Amino acid sequence: MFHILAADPISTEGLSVLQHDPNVTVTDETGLSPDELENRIDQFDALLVRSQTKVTRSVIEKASRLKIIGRAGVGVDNIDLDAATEHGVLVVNAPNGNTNSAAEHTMAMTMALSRQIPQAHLSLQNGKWDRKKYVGFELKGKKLGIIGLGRIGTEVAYRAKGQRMDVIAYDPFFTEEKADQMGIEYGTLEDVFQEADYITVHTPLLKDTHHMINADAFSKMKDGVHIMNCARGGIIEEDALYDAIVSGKVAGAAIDVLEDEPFQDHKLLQLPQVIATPHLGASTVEAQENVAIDVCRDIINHLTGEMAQNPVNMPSVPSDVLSQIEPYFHLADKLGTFLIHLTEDVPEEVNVYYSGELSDVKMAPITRNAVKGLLQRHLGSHVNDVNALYLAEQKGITINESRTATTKGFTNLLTVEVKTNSGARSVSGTLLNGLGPRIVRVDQYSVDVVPQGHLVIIHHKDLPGVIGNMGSLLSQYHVNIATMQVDRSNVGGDAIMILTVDKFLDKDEMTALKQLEEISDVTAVDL
Ligand SMILES: NC(=O)C1=CN([C@@H]2O[C@H](COP(=O)(O)OP(=O)(O)OC[C@H]3O[C@@H](n4cnc5c(N)ncnc54)[C@H](O)[C@@H]3O)[C@@H](O)[C@H]2O)C=CC1
Ligand SMILES: O=C(O)CCC(=O)C(=O)O
Repeated sequence: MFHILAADPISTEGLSVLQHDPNVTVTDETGLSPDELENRIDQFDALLVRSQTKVTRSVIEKASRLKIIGRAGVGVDNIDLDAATEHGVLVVNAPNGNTNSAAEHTMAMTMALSRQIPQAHLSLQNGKWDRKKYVGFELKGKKLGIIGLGRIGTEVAYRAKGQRMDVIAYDPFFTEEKADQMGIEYGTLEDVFQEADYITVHTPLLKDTHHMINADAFSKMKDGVHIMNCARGGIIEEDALYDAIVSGKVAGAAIDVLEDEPFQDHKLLQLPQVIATPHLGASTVEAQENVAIDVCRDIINHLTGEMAQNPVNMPSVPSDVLSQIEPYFHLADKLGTFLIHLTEDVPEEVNVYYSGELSDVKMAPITRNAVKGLLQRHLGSHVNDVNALYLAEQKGITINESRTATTKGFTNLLTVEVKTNSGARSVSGTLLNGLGPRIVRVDQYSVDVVPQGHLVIIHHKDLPGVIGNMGSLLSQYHVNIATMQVDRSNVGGDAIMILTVDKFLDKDEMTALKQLEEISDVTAVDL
């Protein structure tokens, strides 16, 4: 008998999938405190949550019999995935079931914001009949800027067109060709900031998206812009939004999510220009039924030894193949992650080349790990080696793999190349016997870098003093350099420097480095 704890409110249709299974018992108990959850979790084989319950490392460490965590929804940022993976606990989510509801909520919030419906309603409730104060704006003819054109962003785009809005969107995987197909405008992030009358965010919360809407971003926007966030708290810097509203730069904001939830007495809620809902994007009967059914089916699948449909953190490779190629998974993942940080252009094609000993192995699982590393930067931790190729196809990226005879002196060599409309970038790695993984080539440059920790990739001119200038600048910021690799195309020509440093470089440090005359490009990546 398997025991399942539903720790957040889950639709009864979903729970009945579990309740009808004679092999499981369900405890439906919402609102447990973190301590209560930690104290009780060792009684359960499966844990079912939405976004409210925080499944922390210490919960997982106490969950001695836990086999699966089901997230009835998309975002898994409330679950410590590393801890779950380390403890062999599968995490599954339901990525498709709430897309329409979140898109509809975004449109509802946009309209309510534009016409000040909540404020007018409150005023009526307070006995006032104030028709002058609540003059709004039409959406027709206004430009909606969408940041993040995935499942929900795309649905918002179609709905906004239905409101006769013009739509401009930015997404790292969005191209002019796709924009033409959708009948919307393609833009850079700057274009969206500068041109939109309304801006809505639909990205996951990632290193790249954390505080992407900040004081600098607001300064580039039109006066009187409206802002909507029905995605994740933390994408918008809340103090900066507050200041931008108070200064009149932002006319109003519609908020479904904030950094710390639940939020009840946040200073943004004191502003009359702000309307808010308590993370209700997915709160419809339909969405909750969809996500609950999907995730409960996956829980039963996993507990009864079947394949889960939406795994977030588990590899799926037969064990005989696994022992031969598993060491390359890590290398491939790191190469993909490294490579995607070398370009800001839209990846169109990814080529994975296998040489030496690798020309005999089963390539597909290694390729999937390379593509996973590549996609995770923008799609987040729900990309795994099971869904990586499917997600790449959805984003219009062609994946090719080939075996080559040349090993360039290495017994095994794995090369990942990404092609964009501005050219090709590549990175090669090898597993050195007894020493582990190494990055040995970046584009045309030979290097020897352990793919681990905080790396800084600097493209510069091969001139005297560059290394010294860079070193003294970093020392001013108290950044310690652990390792350094340098190579050049020719004497006095283009060169590359790869540093391992003891901390991730922040924005100011990156900007200062970029300002050094001989340096053309700086990229920081955590591996
Ligand atoms: N308020 C709510 O109740 C709900 C919130 N969500 C949240 O909405 C967000 C979007 O969900 P989906 O559309 O299902 O995800 P998705 O994975 O289909 O789309 C996310 C898109 O963001 C793009 N992106 C990543 N980094 C970016 C960047 N730096 N700039 C611009 N775009 C970037 C990705 O390329 C991707 O296309 C997630 O954060 C999810 O957790 C989802 C459902 C309900
Ligand atoms: O479970 C919920 O209501 C929140 C949904 C959500 O934020 C998500 O699916 O990412």
